[in-house]
Amino acid sequence: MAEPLLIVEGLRCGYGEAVVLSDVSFTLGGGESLALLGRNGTGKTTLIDTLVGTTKRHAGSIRLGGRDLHSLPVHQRAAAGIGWVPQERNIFRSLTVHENLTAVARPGAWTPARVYELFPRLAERKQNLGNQLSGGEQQMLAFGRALVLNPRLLLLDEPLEGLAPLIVEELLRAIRRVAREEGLSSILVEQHPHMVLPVTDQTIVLDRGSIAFRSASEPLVIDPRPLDAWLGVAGH
Ligand SMILES: Nc1ncnc2c1ncn2[C@@H]1O[C@H](COP(=O)(O)OP(=O)(O)OP(=O)(O)O)[C@@H](O)[C@H]1O
Repeated sequence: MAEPLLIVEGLRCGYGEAVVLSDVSFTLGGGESLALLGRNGTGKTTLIDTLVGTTKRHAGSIRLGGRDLHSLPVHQRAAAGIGWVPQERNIFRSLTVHENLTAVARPGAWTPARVYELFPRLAERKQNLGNQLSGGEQQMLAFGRALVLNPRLLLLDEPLEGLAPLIVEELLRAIRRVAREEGLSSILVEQHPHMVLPVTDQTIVLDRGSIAFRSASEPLVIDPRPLDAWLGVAGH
């Protein structure tokens, strides 16, 4: 049987000497998407940042597409296929939308033209500067920038946070298309499970730096109660 696309084993990491995540292990198959849930401060961003390579790793391994990534610096992990949309939406604010996309594009299925098709709003604002965009448009652009890098694994850290309901719907449609229809393997960090369960295959919940719960996403769409203990009923 083929090896899963991503294999994370015994990961122990944090910032400086402070250990935030202890003994985190999971796998993700090619074309699968994962919802990474958990209350505030449980280590979701730390896990994403550890895959990207910006935290301190004390132990454990990260393997993507048969290649060990855990000892590589950030830029080599990106070249190996890690695409990242950080919480703070890293776009070039002084470049136009179009320049943002063309400056980083790498050969592959995702081109700036396909990003415009995914987000017609960005096509309309092609010549606007990054700093002239709304928060939602900036998130779309950050997402588009990660796509044109043509990653093997896309990491989205709370992409829906603080956005208006209509924009959230537009982004969820795009995430569904990219993750489910196009089969780009993705990890999606969220605090509200009802948003992301329907667009993911697997779910992991972090609590105090460990995986407290894991399940296929589909049964949780029908009955999210198993999540209550970790997220609280307010999460539904
Ligand atoms: N740069 C940092 N230096 C030291 N500690 C940090 C740093 N970033 C986060 N932490 C600590 O790591 C723990 C986990 O934080 P993390 O941001 O990973 O949680 P999270 O689940 O993503 O939370 P949120 O949903 O609020 O974004 C917290 O206790 C936090 O204080």
